[in-house]
Amino acid sequence: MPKERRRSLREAAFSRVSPIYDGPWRGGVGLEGNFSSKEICDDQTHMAEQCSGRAGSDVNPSRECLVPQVTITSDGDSREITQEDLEEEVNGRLRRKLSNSSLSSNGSSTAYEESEDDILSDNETKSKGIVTLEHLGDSVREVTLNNTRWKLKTIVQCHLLASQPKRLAWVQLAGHEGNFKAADEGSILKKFSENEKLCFEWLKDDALNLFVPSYYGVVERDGELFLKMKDLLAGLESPNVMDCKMGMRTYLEEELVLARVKPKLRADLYKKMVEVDSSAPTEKEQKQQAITKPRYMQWRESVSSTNTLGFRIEGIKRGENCSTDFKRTRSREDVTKIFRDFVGGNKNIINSYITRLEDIKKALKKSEFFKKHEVIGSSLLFIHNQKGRAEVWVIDFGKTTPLLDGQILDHHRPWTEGNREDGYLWGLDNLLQILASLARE
Ligand SMILES: O=P(O)(O)O[C@H]1[C@H](O)[C@@H](OP(=O)(O)O)[C@H](OP(=O)(O)O)[C@@H](OP(=O)(O)O)[C@H]1O
Ligand SMILES: Nc1ncnc2c1ncn2[C@@H]1O[C@H](COP(=O)(O)OP(=O)(O)O)[C@@H](O)[C@H]1O
Repeated sequence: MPKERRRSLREAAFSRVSPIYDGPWRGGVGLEGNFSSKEICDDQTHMAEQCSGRAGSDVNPSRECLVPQVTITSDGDSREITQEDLEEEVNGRLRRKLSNSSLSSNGSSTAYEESEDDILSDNETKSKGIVTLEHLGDSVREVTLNNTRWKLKTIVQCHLLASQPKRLAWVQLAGHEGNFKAADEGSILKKFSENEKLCFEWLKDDALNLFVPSYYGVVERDGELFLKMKDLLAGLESPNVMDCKMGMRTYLEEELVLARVKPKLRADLYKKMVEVDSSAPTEKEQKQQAITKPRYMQWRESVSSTNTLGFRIEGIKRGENCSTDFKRTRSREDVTKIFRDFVGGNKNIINSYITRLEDIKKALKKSEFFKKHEVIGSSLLFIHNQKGRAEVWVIDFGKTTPLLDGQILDHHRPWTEGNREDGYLWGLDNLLQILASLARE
């Protein structure tokens, strides 16, 4: 959604004459482990207050411990886009819009440069959201809630429906706000990125394909392009979900180069840094009140388990509760504890996850795609339900970039600038060891 439109919707949502929120707030249940139920209750009360105070009187402020269920509606018909259409669009006026990712089609950073000011000025688009997709209904309203403790800025869209909407248990645990829309049942739309599209196309004939959400092509909705893919949560009642971002590095080498050649100071990233640790910025950074993106990304890697284990936990949904408060989860012990809580100590689920990860590892070792790509910012999405169904999927290829002709990675060696190693397999081995230790308990 264009920034201007998002802002005006937010303004409308916060104005007293704005539409009334009567969206799908739900009662929360207790949390274990890294989740603090008190914190979440406080947050939700705060959010409920915000909502009731600003968005109208239909909110039920008496319900405590409410979980904000962010709803994205299937708000229009989408049409399939052919390659021809796409070339026309890419070369035409939509080109700028297609640069949703910081990558251009060949994996270079031209789009980043083009959109630099845009990126720098809009930290709102980069915050994470927790999203429930709903189908049905055509009346869509938006309310913005700012949950200060979770550091989430979330756009809430809610229906005004006479009947109970059919709820799909969909949650966005990480990534960019507003990146997903509901599609036909069983599928979702993710904002178009040429880079990710090329990855999906390559993956179609690759050994890894079995572990990647099925890809259904490019579609257009309301003048915007999307990648249509399988909704991995479709048909699952109240699934538990965890997003683990893989690799020992989370930014592209070219971002580092760019920051050296043309350093861009970002106040939004400085703000995100001090929200986690006010003592993290150097004196100089404090004066500037801004940092570069690689500085932020490297700091994020060092305070989380990215540097120590080659992966980090980005977000978890357990029951009806979600948390993305794992930025400082760093040690093997802490990560193990969070996994233990996530599976509720269920050995069958742990063993299913181990089997699935071992299958993924075998597929990665066979995969031509994996050999020939630097895999940055990709996640493993863990999903299990009460019936013991447990799956892991490889998602997010927005920053996965092809290597130069003939170059291959082993994904295990340490990274030194220029070798483009990402540490994906090192992270996967650590993940497997952690799950194995839980299986032995
Ligand atoms: O997770 P937090 O601490 O919020 O930091 C985010 C993530 O690292 C994003 O990576 P990912 O998409 O892999 O989650 C990244 O997006 P990019 O994909 O654009 O690198 C954001 O960069 P900016 O979008 O530049 O702010 C950065 O601010
Ligand atoms: N195919 C899918 N099915 C279900 N959930 C998904 C799917 N793809 C992504 N998600 C959810 O959206 C979140 C962000 O996805 P991701 O592709 O990483 O977005 P971004 O490119 O904005 O970082 C994931 O953590 C997960 O919760």
